[in-house]
Amino acid sequence: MVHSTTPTSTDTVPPELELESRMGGVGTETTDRAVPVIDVRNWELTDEEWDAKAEEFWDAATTIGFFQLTGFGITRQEIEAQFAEAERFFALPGDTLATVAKPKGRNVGFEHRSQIRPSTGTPDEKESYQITRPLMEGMWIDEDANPSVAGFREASLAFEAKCHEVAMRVLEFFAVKLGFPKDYFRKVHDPESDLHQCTLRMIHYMAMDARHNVADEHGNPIWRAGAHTDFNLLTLLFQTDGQSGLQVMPGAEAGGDVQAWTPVPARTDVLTCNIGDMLMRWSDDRLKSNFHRVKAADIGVDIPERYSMPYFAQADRDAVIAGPRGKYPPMTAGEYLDMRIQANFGKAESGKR
Ligand SMILES: O=C(O)CCC(=O)C(=O)O
Ligand SMILES: [Fe+2]
Repeated sequence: MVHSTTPTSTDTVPPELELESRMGGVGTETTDRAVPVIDVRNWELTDEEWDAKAEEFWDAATTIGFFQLTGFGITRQEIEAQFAEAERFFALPGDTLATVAKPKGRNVGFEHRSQIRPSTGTPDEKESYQITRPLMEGMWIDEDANPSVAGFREASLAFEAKCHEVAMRVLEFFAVKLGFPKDYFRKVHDPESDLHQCTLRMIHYMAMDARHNVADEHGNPIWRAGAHTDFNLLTLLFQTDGQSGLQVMPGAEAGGDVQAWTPVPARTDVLTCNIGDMLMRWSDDRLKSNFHRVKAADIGVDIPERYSMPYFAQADRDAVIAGPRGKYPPMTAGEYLDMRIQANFGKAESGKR
């Protein structure tokens, strides 16, 4: 995938978007590619082991762009507890959820069937709630008035902090392999900064009954999440046992005629990770941000609900994205994000946080 060489222009369509708009078809499924599994042993690694892990991360990220972690330092109990928080949250009445509605152009708050992907042109069949630390004013549910979610804010922020630490540790491998200091990416993902942009998202894909689970006029299913790449540096995706649907496709093949998608079975104790567009640009396109989507199983059957939780590590708005080889002109993470949001979602969404 080629990135725009006119990064500050908001009138041109970035190649990522042009490609994404051709990704809406069903395609085929393949289990031929493997998503590598990397065990980081609770981060207790000798220097030699760390160097060997760095090679494993680099191999995965320069090829399929997806990898899975085990032993990453967040327990199954902690993950299940946060999924339970998410379930209680989405069970709140609609008018209560509307008190924390997502403002346009900001990755924060609650949205319901509102995210339209350029690949599909239809809203994703899901609802979500996003936490971005500096943007939370007025974005928390009143827990006194809604005791079913008592403790949600504290638990979610604690979980978010754990995700942040995992993401920063993974980014250390890429920093060193790219020739930067080990803490290079950590320094530009500062949770204390007003310009911090990392986001924890809880997603609820609603159940569908067979009568509503129908194909459109092109034979396409209703998409839970249409095909896309992520805008950020690194995504950590928590899934829950048996609630599958995620499929991935390496970018190099995405432009071809046959689009073959690889399912990533859902497991609570495995953390699925992918490279995003910002890290692809920051690595002069060596690390691959790849297409993925969430497909409800077959058309015409009842589909159970599904929960997932991605954590998006996204550099602070004032961080300057400049690859070591200088392939692209430097631009800030804020400018980059505005460009992508503008291209994907139109003028109304850009220029705001
Ligand atoms: O829910 C999932 O499995 C994937 C979600 C995703 O790709 C996203 O929110 O960017
Ligand atoms: Fe994604």
